[in-house]
Order: sequence, then C-alpha cells, then structure tokens
Amino acid sequence: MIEEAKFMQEWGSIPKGEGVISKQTHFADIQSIYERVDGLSKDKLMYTVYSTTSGSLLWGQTILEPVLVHGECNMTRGHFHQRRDLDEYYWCQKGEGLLMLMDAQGKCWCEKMKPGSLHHIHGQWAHRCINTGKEALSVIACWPADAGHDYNLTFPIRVFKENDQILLKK
Ligand SMILES: O=P(O)(O)OC[C@H]1O[C@](O)(CO)[C@@H](O)[C@@H]1O
Repeated sequence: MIEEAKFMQEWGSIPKGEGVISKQTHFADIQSIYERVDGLSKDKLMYTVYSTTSGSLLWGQTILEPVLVHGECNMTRGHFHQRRDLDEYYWCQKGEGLLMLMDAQGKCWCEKMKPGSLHHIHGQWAHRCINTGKEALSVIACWPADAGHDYNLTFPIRVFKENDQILLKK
C-alpha cells in the first residue's frame, strides 16, 4: 500500500498537515531579554513558531522577523533542554543569522546561519536564534519531544547591527 505523506514541508514554505500548530511571540512577550525596552510597539510580531509532534519527535519552524530593538537584533528567548542528554538539529531555510550557543560553564559562541546551513546542538548547550539579516530568518528544527525547555539562563553576549556591521557586545 502506498500512502500520501502526512505532512508537507515545501521548499521556502511552512509545515502543513494535521496537528501543525503555530505560536506567535510579540515584543510585549519578549521585551525583558533586550537591553532597551522602549521605542518598539508592544504588539510588534517578533517570531512565529510552527510545530508538530509525531511519536517521540518534534518538528518545528521558527520565523524571526527582521527587527532591530535600538540596534539589537531580533532573537528567540533561548533555552537549555530540561533533558540535557537530548540533542537537536537546526537547519536554516532562509535568511541569515547567528545560532548562539552556551555550554554549562557559560562559554558562549555563535555559528553563522545561512540558507542550507545545518547545526547540531548538543544536549548540554543552550541555544538561541538571532536574525542579523534584512529579511525573515527561517530555521527548521528537529528534536525529541520530551527534551523540554529550561529558560533559567542569561546569555553573556548581545548582538547588534550598526551601519550593516554585526557587533557582539558582552
Ligand atoms: O522557545 P524559544 O527559546 O523562544 O525558541 C524558539 C523555538 O525553538 C524551538 O525550541 C526549537 O528549538 C521551538 O520549540 C521554540 O519555540
């Protein structure tokens, strides 16, 4: 017997199929992670996450809008996995940005994301996506459904864009 695929992730599009959900994050939800909170409308859309669970795996897509908050690049909240033994893959579909990583000792570094770049995230590394480009940054992820999110962290580096230059500030 040959069946149709249950989900579609067409090139350049969002995941479609039964059980795909989406969640929007607006500036009001995320403002506390930025250095400055004034000057941007609270209802500004910052990012959208589409996700679906099949068995023990999650498939998700995060679309980060090209927004600067007083020069600071739009970013996801960022998290460790509650289960530090569970890894994740990120694949950049569109746009350009940085994947910020931090280990358990607080060592923090970034990998460049561009269309096609594939990133392995070790289970003990916190991770955050940052849009440094002029268009939306679209990142697809696959990770274990029981990994969980641990938001109890602070990244020691901030990413700004000034005169088209990317600046990392401690
Ligand atoms: O929850 P955060 O840290 O804002 O990250 C954005 C997205 O990254 C994912 O965890 C994929 O890693 C999504 O589930 C999540 O919502």
